[in-house]
Amino acid sequence: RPEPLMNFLGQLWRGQGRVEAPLATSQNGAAAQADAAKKLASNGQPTHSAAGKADADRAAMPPPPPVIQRVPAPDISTTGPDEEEGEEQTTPKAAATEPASSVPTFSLTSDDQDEPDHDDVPSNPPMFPAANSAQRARGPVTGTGTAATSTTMPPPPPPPSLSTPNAMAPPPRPTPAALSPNAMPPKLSPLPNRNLPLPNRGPLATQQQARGGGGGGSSLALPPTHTTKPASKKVQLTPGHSPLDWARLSSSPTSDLRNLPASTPYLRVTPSVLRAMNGRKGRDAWTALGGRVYNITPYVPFHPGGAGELLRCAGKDGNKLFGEVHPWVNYETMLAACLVGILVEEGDTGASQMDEMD
Ligand code: HEM
Repeated sequence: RPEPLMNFLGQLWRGQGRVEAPLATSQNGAAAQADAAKKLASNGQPTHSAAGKADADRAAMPPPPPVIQRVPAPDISTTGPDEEEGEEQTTPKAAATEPASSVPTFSLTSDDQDEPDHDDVPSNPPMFPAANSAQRARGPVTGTGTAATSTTMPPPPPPPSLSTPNAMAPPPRPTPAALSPNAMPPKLSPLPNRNLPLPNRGPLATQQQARGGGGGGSSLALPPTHTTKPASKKVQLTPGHSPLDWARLSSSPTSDLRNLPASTPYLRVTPSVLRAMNGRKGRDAWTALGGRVYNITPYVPFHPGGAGELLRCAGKDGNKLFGEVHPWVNYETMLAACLVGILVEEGDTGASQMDEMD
């Protein structure tokens, strides 16, 4: 029905509706607006039109609250004073993407006077928190106001340094003893059965007294052992006089180690004759070992203990000295080619033979 609508529009156009209809934001009360709406409805205008319904809803709403004039917060952002000036900002906003006008410059020089102010700290959020916190920890190196930072910024998170367990550092390695299956076992007790309880042997002094007194008793302790090996008295043999050289020489059939006329039988050597063969005055050195007399003169340069030690037994019975030093040495085999004869009692016929030798 276009006619009533045209009338309504015509009223609006002529300004009549401004007064009567609640289209404008008049200062009338809600009751006047409601009356105007009723009047429009009585004129046959559709009450459910968009404009009319919006006006009715607006009229039913309470007046809007007054606009609160907010006081701008102190600007702690990094934006310069020329940026977004005049805009209302209620929350401090850090503009990391905007190049700050006062970017702090870090210098290692001690005379750096570029002390970053309060606004510089949040303007450069640390891209690398670890490095930044490390710089803050160093403090005087960069000349930054660390004190101001600590008062305005929350404490920095712990840097992912190597000391933290969550860092990239490898986990602590177990001890080699726990890893190695071939690890040496703990030193065991020298006792035969270490599971047995140790007997109560009393104080150490008492043990020593009992052991030294010969009474001994029932001590399970091991007997004292001579673990200290005496120093070797071997000498440096001259070339060609090794034990192997001696073995080769003594086993040779062409060697005459007795230093006696060829085909001389074994002699009967009396102690007096043995004493005469002491290796002095151009004589050979004889010694008696096990009742046999050996000419040890050819063996002197081959003796590992040296010539001096060997010649200590020259012209006499050498059993005592030999047995004190190396009773394990098989002299019978070593000196077989040096055998002169047998040691006999004094007054035996062998004396005459010695006289003949002289
Ligand atoms: C008479 C016959 C002797 C023979 C055949 C003989 C032979 C030997 C041999 C084979 C060794 C080497 C032993 C080894 O390597 O274990 C040796 C070492 C030695 N001998 Fe004789 N020896 C004789 C007499 C003597 C005598 C009478 C003395 C001393 C009084 C003596 C003093 C030594 C000494 C000090 C060593 C070095 C031991 C060492 O430090 O290892 N030897 N002798």
